[in-house]
Amino acid sequence: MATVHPTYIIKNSSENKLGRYVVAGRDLRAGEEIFQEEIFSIGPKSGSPLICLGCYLPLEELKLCNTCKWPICSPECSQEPWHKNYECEVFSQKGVKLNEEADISAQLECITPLRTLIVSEKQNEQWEKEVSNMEAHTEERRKKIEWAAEQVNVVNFLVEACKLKDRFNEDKIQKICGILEVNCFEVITKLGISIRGLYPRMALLNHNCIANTTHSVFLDKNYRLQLRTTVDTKSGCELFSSYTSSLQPTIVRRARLRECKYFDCTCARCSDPTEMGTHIGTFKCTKCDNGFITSTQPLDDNAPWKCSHCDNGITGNGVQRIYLAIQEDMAELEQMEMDGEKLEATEKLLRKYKSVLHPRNGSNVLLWHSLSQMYGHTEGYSLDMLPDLLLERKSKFCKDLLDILNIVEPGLTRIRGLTLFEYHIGCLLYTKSRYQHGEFNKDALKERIHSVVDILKECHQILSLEPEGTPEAMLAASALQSINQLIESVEQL
Ligand SMILES: C[S@@+](CC[C@H](N)C(=O)[O-])C[C@H]1O[C@@H](n2cnc3c(N)ncnc32)[C@H](O)[C@@H]1O
Repeated sequence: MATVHPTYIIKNSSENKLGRYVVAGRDLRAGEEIFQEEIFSIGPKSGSPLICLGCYLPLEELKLCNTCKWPICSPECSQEPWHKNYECEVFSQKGVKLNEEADISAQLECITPLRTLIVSEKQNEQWEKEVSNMEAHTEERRKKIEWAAEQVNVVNFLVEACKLKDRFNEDKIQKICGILEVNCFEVITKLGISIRGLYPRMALLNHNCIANTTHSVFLDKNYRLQLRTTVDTKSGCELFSSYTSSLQPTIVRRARLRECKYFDCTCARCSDPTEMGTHIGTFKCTKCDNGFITSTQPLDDNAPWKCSHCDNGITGNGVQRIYLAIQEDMAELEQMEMDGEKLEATEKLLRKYKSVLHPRNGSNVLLWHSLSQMYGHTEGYSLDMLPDLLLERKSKFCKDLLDILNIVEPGLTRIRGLTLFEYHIGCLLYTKSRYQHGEFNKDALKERIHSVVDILKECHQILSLEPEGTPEAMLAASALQSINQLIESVEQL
């Protein structure tokens, strides 16, 4: 009988610098499942605002669980297992109520560590084998100011206020805080809220700024996770996830990885001043016509940046300040309601960056991404109101974004699927309008509709990999319906 090779193998790096890592156990096709895994623990992220501990929705005014007197928005939410069987049981038994006068965010810091501590007892064997030895970077974390805050808000609170000293020792609590910080992945709830989840096997994957895997969470199956390849992967190749946003420039990604994951990324993308030719971090020279400014040594944040054509340059420090200012602009935009005003503010920011950033700088690409989604779905800019010029603009944002994604997030990724869906809308409506204006004949129309069908087929291939009931899976169904309608319409032409 032929041997069936596993989809993945866990390895240990010999010099132990990278710790454990995961490789493909056999040749894997793009989109193939690598494994599924149950969640170990879940809960609010660090620094969470006031939220319901059942559904995680932000609360404008404080509402309390009848049993434990901690934030809960409704009787149904108080019955959510991850609340009821964890902090609710402890707080109500110990009579520890939320202090409404004190900093609520600081008090919520203990929730996910407490849930994890309780799971470590309930699933002790898994804790011992798979979780207790996860990377926690305790020594590096001890030097940070957050350590002292965690000591007060989590360790002292659980040990002293909740009187759990005999159940959980202080070192274990601090270790869990580290394990959560280093290993958790973002989980988006049904209501679109971002929380964190710990998946011990998934967390064995090391980071690369160009990943070859993606994961989905089955919200209806107690947050079960599925890991998949995004590109064809040869047996023995390392499987990577990305711990950062692929559209951020190297200097921002590396700072984030250093701050939260305690390592300096030296991947091929980080080492290349042009970020694999994408120019996601590049500036435009303000002193000459054709020059672009890139880092002389991208793995050194303090190295000077130089123009390709003249002697102009920026210090490493100057570049960091520019990116901080850009992050502030972006955060301001993020706060805005999703309406026509936000769309116009996004276009304005794009104009503001025109003279200083490379046309394909990641900040521009992030704005294209927002605009590609907003045109057609925003008040004042609905699809039936978009003139051809704006339909063309929407399509161009999508196309340019797809070209960048090909390099930094290649293969069957969610962002690619969603962008393809928007791309098909722009192309189809523009094509129909131009045909009605007599710009081309029936044969050319048929050919263009076939191209839209190809876009939709790729979109369907990607988004149909997502769990049933998710917005992505619904778009996949809608893509399939449109494919059939378009093919029928071409036949009738
Ligand atoms: C989620 S864990 C990954 C699994 C880890 N290698 C282990 O043995 O537990 C994240 C940690 O792995 C290490 N790591 C992951 N990717 C890395 C990379 N590209 N370069 C250096 N260290 C990396 C860092 O120590 C990081 O904090």
